[in-house]
Amino acid sequence: MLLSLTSKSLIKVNRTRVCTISAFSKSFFRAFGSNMSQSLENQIAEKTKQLAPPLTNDRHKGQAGRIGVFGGSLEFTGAPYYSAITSLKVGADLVYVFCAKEAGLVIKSYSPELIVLPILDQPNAVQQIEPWLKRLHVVLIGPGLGRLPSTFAVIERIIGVCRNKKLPLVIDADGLIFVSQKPDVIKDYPAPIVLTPNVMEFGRLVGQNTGDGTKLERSSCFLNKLGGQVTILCKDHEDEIISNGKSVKVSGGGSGRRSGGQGDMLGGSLSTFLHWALEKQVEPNIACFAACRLTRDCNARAFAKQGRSMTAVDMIHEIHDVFEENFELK
Ligand SMILES: NC(=O)C1=CN([C@@H]2O[C@H](COP(=O)(O)OP(=O)(O)OC[C@H]3O[C@@H](n4cnc5c(N)ncnc54)[C@H](O)[C@@H]3O)[C@@H](O)[C@H]2O)[C@@H](O)CC1
Ligand SMILES: Nc1ncnc2c1ncn2[C@@H]1O[C@H](COP(=O)(O)OP(=O)(O)OP(=O)(O)O)[C@@H](O)[C@H]1O
Repeated sequence: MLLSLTSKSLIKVNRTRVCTISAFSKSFFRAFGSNMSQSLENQIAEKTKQLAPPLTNDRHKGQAGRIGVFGGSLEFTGAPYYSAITSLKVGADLVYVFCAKEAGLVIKSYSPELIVLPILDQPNAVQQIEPWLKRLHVVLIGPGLGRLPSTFAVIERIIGVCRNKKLPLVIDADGLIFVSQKPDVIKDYPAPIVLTPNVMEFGRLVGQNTGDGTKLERSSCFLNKLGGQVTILCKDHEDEIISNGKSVKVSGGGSGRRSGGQGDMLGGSLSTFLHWALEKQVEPNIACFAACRLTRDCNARAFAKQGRSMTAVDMIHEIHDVFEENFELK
């Protein structure tokens, strides 16, 4: 059974189609131990509203989030940009992009707001990056990273340093390819990790021969072997958030348009929401839910204006309004 969040959550996607912005499965409510007699929708919406820190003058730069994005290669400069700018526009104070040398100037030219360190493929990359890691609250690995063995070797060592520092991780795109090849790299990781596969990446991650069961069933063996605090956020026509043997579905919003970069936005927003959640000892699932909601609603709003010509940049322009609608305490 699916429930819509609020009457306010109905938006017009185009002249003929109206869709609910927020809908939740019963399993979601069970996962969060909700009392069925209460207004369940409001309870969950309130949890995501509690994530954002207050906008007061006594907070210093950096407190709202210092996020590291590991990605950006000769081929892919857009993906790390989409992630990083989304992380910043959702509300992180500082975002650092660690990329290959060829990608550095290109990403810098997209945005003066991002701190871009083109050192990922340089000699002594890990030694150069290590001092930066201690500033970070959350590390996002993968958007536009590429799949070179030399890059994966650096990422393996970076994850080792993050492990020692107990840094929360979000792993997406090419980062998931690496984890699929070497899952032990995140085994018994001492801090929360969120993996954000699309349909293809999910199959690679949990194994193509894990059957026709639900995503929850298909991922259980993989998650049991990993141990630690791993959440899988499966991106699809309905997103599904899997952790602790439970599953949460997020639907509504979205559109018929699947232009590249939407998943990168999700990874970037999740990194900021995850920092806020962990700071307040809120479960990572709530951060995942917020990131799905934000991405899907940005998609719906941008599509309503741009239709077929909508791209990720149009979605980025919608972040403020979607944030106001869903995540600000009124
Ligand atoms: N402007 C950019 O720089 C962009 C770079 N990107 C980067 O490009 C690299 C490769 O990413 P890809 O996503 O192409 O990864 P893959 O090379 O693994 O390709 C995924 C494939 O799965 C297919 N697929 C996705 N969802 C599906 C579904 N529901 N059913 C059936 N097939 C489905 C896609 O059509 C695609 O062919 C990553 O590093 C990524 O971050 C992308 O994020 C897009 C934007
Ligand atoms: N069929 C669909 N209908 C509506 N929304 C969808 C659909 N498929 C994916 N989404 C949403 O689009 C967002 C990105 O998912 P997608 O599968 O495009 O990720 P991706 O392939 O990693 O993206 P990227 O192009 O950034 O690499 C997610 O928030 C997801 O919920």
